[in-house]
Amino acid sequence: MSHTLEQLQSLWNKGKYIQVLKGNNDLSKLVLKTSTSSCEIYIHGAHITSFKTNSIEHLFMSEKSGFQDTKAIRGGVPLIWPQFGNGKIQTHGFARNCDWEIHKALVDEKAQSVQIEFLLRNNEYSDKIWNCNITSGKETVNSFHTIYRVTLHPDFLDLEFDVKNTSATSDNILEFQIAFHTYYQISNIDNVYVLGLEGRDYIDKMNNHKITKELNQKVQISNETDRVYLNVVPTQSTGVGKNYQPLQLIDNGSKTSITLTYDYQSMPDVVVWNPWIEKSKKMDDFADNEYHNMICIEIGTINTPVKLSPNQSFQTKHSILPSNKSSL
Ligand SMILES: O=P(O)(O)OC[C@H]1O[C@H](O)[C@H](O)[C@@H](O)[C@@H]1O
Repeated sequence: MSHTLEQLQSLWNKGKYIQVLKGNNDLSKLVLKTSTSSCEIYIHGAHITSFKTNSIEHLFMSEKSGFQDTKAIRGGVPLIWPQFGNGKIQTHGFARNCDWEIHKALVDEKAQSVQIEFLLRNNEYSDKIWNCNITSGKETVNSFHTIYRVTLHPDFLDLEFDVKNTSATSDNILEFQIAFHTYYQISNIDNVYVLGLEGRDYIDKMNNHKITKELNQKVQISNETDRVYLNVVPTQSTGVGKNYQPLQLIDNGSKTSITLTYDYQSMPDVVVWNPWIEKSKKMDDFADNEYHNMICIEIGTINTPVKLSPNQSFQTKHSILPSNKSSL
């Protein structure tokens, strides 16, 4: 059941911490605030469109994003589920195109954190497009219960995603991929590099899906890039102290860095994407020059899909930490 803006406000507004507002194109959005950070999330796609700490925006949003309720929003954190890329259903699945239900809202004044929980169950729409072949050869609908939990802390953001196979048919296996398709705001693509990928194999979508080994300690982008790095478990780096090298985005222009932590047992893959010149021109919801100011670093389970038997659950977590704090 969808609610009016007024109904959502009376259900979920929580003083200075949580406000439901009318967003672009009249779509409803939640604004979360702590003393030093803020975050905006559209109910359409449970799509995060802004994450700021100390008034600095960390997410890129395209000025051409249409904010249509039939299409994914361009920028921020699209939630990719249950399919990554092309396949049996629409590109990148349907989670980013559905209106999610707000399930819970929590303000923890002691921890100074604000949390919103979204819920998506199988519905008329998903039943129509996403089915599973069971052993009898018949097709049956995929039944699921997913929770997407976004927690804003004063200096970082936690994203948690839980899925349960709620089918009553014993051989109905729920098979899916998942990714947090985050667009980071950067000073200029020439100023940034990614750490933590050295030595990893990646599927190079720009070169016939060839498996290639990453030889660079600093991964820089200077042409169209579309790669799925595999099994990105943090490794010990060489040098004094031998620290584990986390996945990090370094921006030498703005003199900022963002550390990305994640549960690599449930989400071992990392996508690095920048459309560069030609692809940008082909995207109608992305301006020609915007590739200079964004990079997508997407944490997910892509290469080996998750398979859940009825009643089984999957849980995963990803944190975005401007500067070098880790919550995992
Ligand atoms: O245009 P979208 O459906 O949002 O996809 C945008 C991009 O997402 C990912 O990063 C894929 O690896 C790319 O191949 C794709 O072009």
